[in-house]
Amino acid sequence: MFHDAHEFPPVCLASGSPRRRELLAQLGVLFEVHPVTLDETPVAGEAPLAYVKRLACQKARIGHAMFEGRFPVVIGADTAVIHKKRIFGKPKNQQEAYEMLAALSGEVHETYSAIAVTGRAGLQVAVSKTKVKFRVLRDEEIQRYWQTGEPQDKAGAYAIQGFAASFIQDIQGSYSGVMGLPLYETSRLLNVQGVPLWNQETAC
Ligand SMILES: Cc1cn([C@H]2C[C@H](O)[C@@H](COP(=O)(O)OP(=O)(O)OP(=O)(O)O)O2)c(=O)[nH]c1=O
Repeated sequence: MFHDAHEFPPVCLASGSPRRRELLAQLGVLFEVHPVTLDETPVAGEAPLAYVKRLACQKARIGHAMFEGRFPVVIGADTAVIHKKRIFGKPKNQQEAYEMLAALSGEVHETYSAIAVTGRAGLQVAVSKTKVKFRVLRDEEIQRYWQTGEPQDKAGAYAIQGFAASFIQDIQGSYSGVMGLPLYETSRLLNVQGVPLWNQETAC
């Protein structure tokens, strides 16, 4: 049994996302980053909720299998933008980013972020859903936004924490969830696994 942050081994964040790293540090968790890779193509007919849960669980399970023993707790996460039942992941190219942003322009969409944590309490998963309302985007604005480099590695081809903040008229839900790691759900699942939070040495 561990009693404080100094006795608890680091958590493994099985993610290559710099946003997830930044957000987890905000909780004051001692952690190491070990990205895992997997095919993120949705299964034919897969519902968005099932899709984000499946990927988050796979990332956590792969991390757990790779480092078993070294990390008692492993975190996996996945974020997708959902518009009219379609799943928007990270755009493969400029054309795909254009199509995503043109579809989101002037509309309300949802962002789903799943977090999965393995540990002594087994595999636990939670999903945060957020409604996001975009203002109307002009064509030339979408083209110019691509040139900023922001859309390339973001679900739905935008970053709420970046220039795309100016696209967002309204949000109902979790800002950290849209950015990639819902901190309310993350802290809850880490508590269940006995992970100490608010360690001031790891906080940004
Ligand atoms: C919608 C949105 C997504 N994103 C990011 C978060 C995620 O990094 C990314 C969604 O892709 P993911 O496949 O969820 O994550 P990833 O490939 O970046 O990292 P890993 O699988 O290794 O954990 O989009 C933002 O940074 N801001 C936003 O506003």
